[in-house]
Amino acid sequence: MKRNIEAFLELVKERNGHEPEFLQAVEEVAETVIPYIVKHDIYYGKNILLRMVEPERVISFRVCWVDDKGEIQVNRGYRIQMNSAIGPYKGGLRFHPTVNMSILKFLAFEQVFKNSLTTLPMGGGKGGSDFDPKGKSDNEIMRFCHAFMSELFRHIGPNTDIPAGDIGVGSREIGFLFGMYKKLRNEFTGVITGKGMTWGGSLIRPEATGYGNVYFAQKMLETKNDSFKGKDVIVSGSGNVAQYAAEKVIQLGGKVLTLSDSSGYIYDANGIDIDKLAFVMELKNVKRGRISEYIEAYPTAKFIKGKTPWEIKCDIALPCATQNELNEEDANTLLNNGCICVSEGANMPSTKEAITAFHKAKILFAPGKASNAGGVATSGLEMTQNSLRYKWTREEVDNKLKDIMSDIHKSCLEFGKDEDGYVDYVKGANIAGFVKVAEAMLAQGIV
Ligand SMILES: NC(=O)C1=CN([C@@H]2O[C@H](COP(=O)(O)OP(=O)(O)OC[C@H]3O[C@@H](n4cnc5c(N)ncnc54)[C@H](O)[C@@H]3O)[C@@H](O)[C@H]2O)C=CC1
Ligand SMILES: O=C(O)CCC(=O)C(=O)O
Repeated sequence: MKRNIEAFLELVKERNGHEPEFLQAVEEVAETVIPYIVKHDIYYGKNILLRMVEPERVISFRVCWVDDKGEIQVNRGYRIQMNSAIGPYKGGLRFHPTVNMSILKFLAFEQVFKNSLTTLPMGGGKGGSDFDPKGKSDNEIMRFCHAFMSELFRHIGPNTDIPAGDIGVGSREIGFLFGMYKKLRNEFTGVITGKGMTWGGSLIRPEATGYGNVYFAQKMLETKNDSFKGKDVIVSGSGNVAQYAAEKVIQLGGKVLTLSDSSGYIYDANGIDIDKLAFVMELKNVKRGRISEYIEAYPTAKFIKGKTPWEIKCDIALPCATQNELNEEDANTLLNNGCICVSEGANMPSTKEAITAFHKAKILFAPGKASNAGGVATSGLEMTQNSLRYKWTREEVDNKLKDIMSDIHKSCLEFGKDEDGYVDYVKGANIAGFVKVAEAMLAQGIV
């Protein structure tokens, strides 16, 4: 078995040696899925995983735009159309200076498994640009988004590829992107999700990734007859996912102690309540300021510069910022401090070594492709409402989201339970995600 995995990874490394994040994501999947393939004749010998690591299509393009000083700027735009076996490509767009092929391929690969887990018919894709929205005016953001869409529009469509937001792409950017798509195509369709509520968006989509992560953690805690009530919770990030994860934790009776951004983290020993969270939402979504400004409004809190929040004692940790933000040392600190549950809101925030430490300690650990799937699932629900030309209530969408997170949890139990009863959610999510895509690929032949 070990040789099968090594031989496969060698081949993937030969072709993608310069893409460390992509290799990391593939390795995690291969280690759990290859043993399953070897035991099941219908998948064995068909090179299904080898086909799945190769994007169906990679689009790379130039994005030229003019900044407020009248200077011409040039960025790179991408869309990775990874796998369309079970539905049109679906996945977010990331605008961040670190964006490159390795980052987008790892995200697109994860998205294939995640979307399969949602129970909805969506393939996987991801895209973005090395454009940095930080410090840009609204007009600059608009000009960049319009320039980006003036090329992307020919590669996407409501039945082909449906982008959405991710880091650096929120409701403002989605609006500008949609506006240019509509103008160029002269059609009003559900081609992008995360739209505004007055023009085709779904209620609960803004909240869905963060809420979904907490619903998933709730399901994990229930397996131990436990809950969020009275728990100390640390959250990283302070963007879309972190904000709504924090909100749901507060609603369920937990105490949120931290939030962070790339400059450091804030620690509020009294807990970040709904009013303080409203301050953070205004700070991040409207003023676009830094998390350190929190201590100006709440001076009893502390700002710890240049660090991540994992050193704070907690019961539950929710990494909601970015990839590889939690390493082995952080994992050991969390474990030594008595943490019982880690549920990933971000994509691949824990390193491989950190996950090994969580598994060794047999705590509850959920990988992002399962626990943060509520965002894309609700995007799927937005697509359904767009197709129906209809709008569900907040409660209807929230109940569907809860059901989907519960179904994903069940799938992880089905495929992830070890002989001693411990649930390896990484194995469960990878195999459950794989099976559905593999069946579709087998049915559709070698294409
Ligand atoms: N928005 C969505 O619906 C979904 C997002 N995700 C993932 O959740 C994570 C957060 O995304 P969003 O909240 O949407 O983005 P966002 O742009 O709203 O917020 C990103 C957050 O991460 C922080 N961050 C970014 N780079 C960082 C770094 N190098 N060090 C520390 N902090 C850093 C930012 O300061 C910010 O707080 C990402 O991994 C994204 O891929 C996953 C599923 C869906
Ligand atoms: O809502 C979507 O389509 C994309 C969400 C996303 O990018 C993700 O799940 O990582």
